[in-house]
Amino acid sequence: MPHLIDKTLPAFRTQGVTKVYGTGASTVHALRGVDVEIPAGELVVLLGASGSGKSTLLNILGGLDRATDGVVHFFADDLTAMSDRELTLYRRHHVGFVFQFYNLMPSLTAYENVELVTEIADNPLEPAEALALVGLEQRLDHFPAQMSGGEQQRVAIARAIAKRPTILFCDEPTGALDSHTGRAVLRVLQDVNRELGTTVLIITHAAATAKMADRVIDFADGGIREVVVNTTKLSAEDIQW
Ligand SMILES: Nc1ncnc2c1ncn2[C@@H]1O[C@H](COP(=O)(O)OP(=O)(O)OP(=O)(O)O)[C@@H](O)[C@H]1O
Repeated sequence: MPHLIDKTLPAFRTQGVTKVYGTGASTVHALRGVDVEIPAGELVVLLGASGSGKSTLLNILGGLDRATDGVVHFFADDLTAMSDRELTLYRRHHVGFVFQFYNLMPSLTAYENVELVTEIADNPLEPAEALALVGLEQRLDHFPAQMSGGEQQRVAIARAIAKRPTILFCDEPTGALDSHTGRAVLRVLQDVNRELGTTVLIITHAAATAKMADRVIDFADGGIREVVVNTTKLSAEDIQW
C-alpha cells in the first residue's frame, strides 16, 4: 500500500457510503449514503442524536469496520478496495483512536502505557515527549489509579499521538468527564491539531464543542443533515457546557 500523502487532496472523501447491520427483520440501516469531504489538517466535530450513525462512520474512516456499499478515499488510497492486511497497515501507520473510556493498562505507568505503542511504531515520539505534549510531564511514573479521569484521558491521547498519526479519531472523549476537566482535554486535542498538524475528528454530545471546530458535521438518521464551516473558532477554554 502506498503511504505517500498528497496534501492537495482531502484527508477523506466518501461517496454513497452505506452500512447495514444484520439481516431480515433485525436489519439496521446505520448509514444511508454518506457523501462527505474532510480536508487534511482540520479539527472536525461530528454531532447528532444517539443512533444517528456517527460512530459507524468514524469506525469506517478509521479502518475498524467496512462499508456495506460506497467508496471511502483516504488521500489517494481507496480504503474500500483494501485487503484486511492493508487496512491493518493503514490503521497502524495513520490512525490514532481515543475513546470515552481510556482503556489504559492498570498495571503499567503512564510512561509504560505510551511505550507499548512507541515500541512498535516507525519514527514515534518519545513517550516522555508525548506525555509532555498533553501536560503530564510530572506524571510519568503514576499508575492509572493514581490519576484523575482527565489525566487518564490525556495519557490515552498521548498514547494515540505518540505514533504521529495522520488522523486522530475521538469518540466521546469528554463523555465521562465534568465540563472543567473536559475543557482541559479539548484543549489538548486543539493543541495536537495546531502543533502537530494532525487532522482531528471528534464525536461529541456536547454541542458547544462545535465552536472550536473548523467544520461541524451534523448527523441525523444515518445521513448528514448539515455541514457548517466556521469562520471563527473559540479556544477550548472558552467553551461552556
Ligand atoms: N454492531 C452493530 N450491530 C447492529 N447494529 C448496530 C451495530 N453498531 C451500531 N448499530 C446500530 O446502528 C445505528 C447507528 O449507530 P451508531 O453507534 O453509529 O450511532 P451514534 O450516532 O454513534 O450513536 P451514539 O451517539 O449513541 O454513540 C444504531 O441504530 C445502532 O443501534
